[in-house]
Amino acid sequence: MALLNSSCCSTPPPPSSLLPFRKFTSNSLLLRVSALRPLRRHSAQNRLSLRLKASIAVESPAISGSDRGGDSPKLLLEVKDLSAVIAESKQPILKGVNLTVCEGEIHAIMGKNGSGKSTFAKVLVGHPDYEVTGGSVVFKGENLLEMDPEERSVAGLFMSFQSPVEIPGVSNIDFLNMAYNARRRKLGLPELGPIEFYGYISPKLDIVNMKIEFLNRNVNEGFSGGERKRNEILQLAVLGADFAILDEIDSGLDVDALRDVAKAVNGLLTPKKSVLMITHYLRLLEFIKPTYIHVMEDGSIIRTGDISIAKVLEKEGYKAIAAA
Ligand SMILES: Nc1ncnc2c1ncn2[C@@H]1O[C@H](COP(=O)(O)OP(=O)(O)OP(=O)(O)O)[C@@H](O)[C@H]1O
Repeated sequence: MALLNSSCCSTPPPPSSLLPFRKFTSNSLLLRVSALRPLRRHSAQNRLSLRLKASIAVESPAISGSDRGGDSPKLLLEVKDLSAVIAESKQPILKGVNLTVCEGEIHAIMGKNGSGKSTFAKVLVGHPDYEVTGGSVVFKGENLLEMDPEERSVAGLFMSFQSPVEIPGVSNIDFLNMAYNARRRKLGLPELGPIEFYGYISPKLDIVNMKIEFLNRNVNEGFSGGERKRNEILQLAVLGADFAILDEIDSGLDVDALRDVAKAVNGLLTPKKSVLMITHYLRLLEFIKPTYIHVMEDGSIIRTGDISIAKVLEKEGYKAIAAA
């Protein structure tokens, strides 16, 4: 098995200034329902007439950014010695996580239940349930820990949650239109009205193989597990992201749905975009081929290597990869 250290870029990382950590007092996730304004509805027929065709690139890039671009890969995210506690109880969960991600790389984190994988992902997006107690996170040369969750999102970070929430009374299309416009406002771009947005979102439905009817349904309300996962990837396709964190997008998916979701993720990848997947299963990694696999145990990354790690885990379990 090839074991590597978790540093992957040849370019030296920029110095990270360890500024005071900020406690997030509100969950100002980009998709703030309270900010919703009523958007005009359009008939399914109108929507269909606006529908554009998209070509879906499905190739899975199993190679690093450096292999694709020719130039040396650019550092995207650098996590050093990150520790975090549960905000309420002060229970330590992350205990010195180190991870370096370059543009175009696909990283996967595996690990036993309760080892801290989702917590790590949520700390990266600024979830208010956790308090960072040490270490640093630099994203595109900026101190990520100084940004509020919305700023992180605008900076290009996206997280698909393990259990996507329902938002009763808010249709998917209104929700996505609002979220997309919030992003555009932050970027100083004009907002898209419902018709323009419909033209923008329609081809993306093809990417995730979702029926148009899902746009008019309330966000995740009554969605099956697989439909929720597809909807998460639709959000990613709409909002775009330089760094997407996908927390167990494979859970609860049947084989065809897994293939669809993986195809959609692969279709969204470019040599500059990076992904961090959290998964328990080799099957996802056979569809979305990772550059690196990391194993997390008790709040830190104890091993980094290639796909062979996942194969060993599948065959022999975590005892084969226990911390030395
Ligand atoms: N908000 C919270 N309140 C209480 N305990 C929490 C909270 N968040 C995380 N934990 C605890 O922290 C530990 C790590 O949880 P986390 O969800 O990060 O694990 P995981 O590696 O993603 O697990 P799984 O593979 O089961 O999804 C668990 O023991 C969990 O119960």
